[in-house]
Amino acid sequence: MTEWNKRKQVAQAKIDASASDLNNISQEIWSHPELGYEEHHAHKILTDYLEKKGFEVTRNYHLDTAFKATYGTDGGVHVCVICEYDALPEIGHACGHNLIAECGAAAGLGIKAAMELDGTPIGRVTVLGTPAEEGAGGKIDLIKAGAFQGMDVAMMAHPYAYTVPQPVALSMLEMKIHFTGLASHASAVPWEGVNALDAAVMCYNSISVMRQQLKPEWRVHGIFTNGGAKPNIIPEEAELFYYLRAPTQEALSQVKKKVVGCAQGAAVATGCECTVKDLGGFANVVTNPTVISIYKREASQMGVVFDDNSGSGSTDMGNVSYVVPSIHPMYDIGTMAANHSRPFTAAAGAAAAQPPTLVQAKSLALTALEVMKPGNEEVLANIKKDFALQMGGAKA
Ligand SMILES: NCCCC[C@H](NC(=O)CCCN)C(=O)O
Repeated sequence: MTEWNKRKQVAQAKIDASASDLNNISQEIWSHPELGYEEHHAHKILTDYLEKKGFEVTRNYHLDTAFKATYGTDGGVHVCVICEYDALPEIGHACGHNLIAECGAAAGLGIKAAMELDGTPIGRVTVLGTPAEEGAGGKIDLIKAGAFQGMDVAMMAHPYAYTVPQPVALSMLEMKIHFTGLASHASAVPWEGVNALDAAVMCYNSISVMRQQLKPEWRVHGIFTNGGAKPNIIPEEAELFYYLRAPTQEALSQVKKKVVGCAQGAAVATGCECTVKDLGGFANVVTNPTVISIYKREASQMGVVFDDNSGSGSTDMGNVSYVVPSIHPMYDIGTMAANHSRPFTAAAGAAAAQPPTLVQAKSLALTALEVMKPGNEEVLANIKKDFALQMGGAKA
């Protein structure tokens, strides 16, 4: 057996030997769901654990509930494995971020064990704890703070109903559409009022009709966040909150133009004022072809079979993929339930999710070790070449 294959075995064995600890971490996070930027419990148990396992830990890293746990030396390849751990309001860990946290910590442990095999670490592994993927996107804050500087590759794996190495993750924009009308008594003198709720309903309906003309991969979905105060007051304020999505930033700006048109049309029709507030969003994920081909080979060798299905949500990992060569595979946790549903919450906490999560952690760890392997410098050069080519044609 080559020395490097021995290291790969050590990584896998370390993950297997830590299975019980890792399951406890996942269960602890799952049973204490915390919203984005408030993940204090998850932050504590992950940082305490990684510190105990010999990582140099920085708690509250640029954000209250972010962390950096790092091991190794500078000058070699620097691999980042990412943890997420925020939950959704009301439905808990319905996106399985407890498993993303487990998978990131597990991959980090495996990589570290392999690196320290003969006492001389080669390169660096960082487990990065990133808050609020379901919120404003903690990775975006961390990018702005320079947390990804000097990293060569970033990776994570996301629970799902299928196993997809390179899922579509769309560019996304959050938008608030606010209508202002004029209040009046809705029974005594309704003709004196200007109805902001009617404008919002017309806008909502126009967007729904417009959907027929959207490309299949484009998405527009929203809710009413204000529909007036009382039935006998003509609503003077109404508000819609929308997410707009498309595979690229260019396509997203076309979607935005159409939605703004619907809002302006509703304003004209009702005599309301309309303001459209762009709240920012996430970039699409740009998967690095060299890294994903290594990942696919390593995962296949462990018996992973890939599905044809592709998700089309969005993630702040997209923003990371514009600053560091990245992968964001998704994997089957033994359910057909949709993410963001109550059955998916149950699946993310079930024992059946454990084996596939550990297989993903091993696949990430072995992928990282292939990139770090002395003599494999051409691999890193190819990763960088891909990245430069991809970024030449893309804008975050
Ligand atoms: N600020 C809201 C962000 C919503 C992100 C959310 N992410 C996911 O569901 C994860 C899917 C991974 N691709 C979404 O609505 O897409």
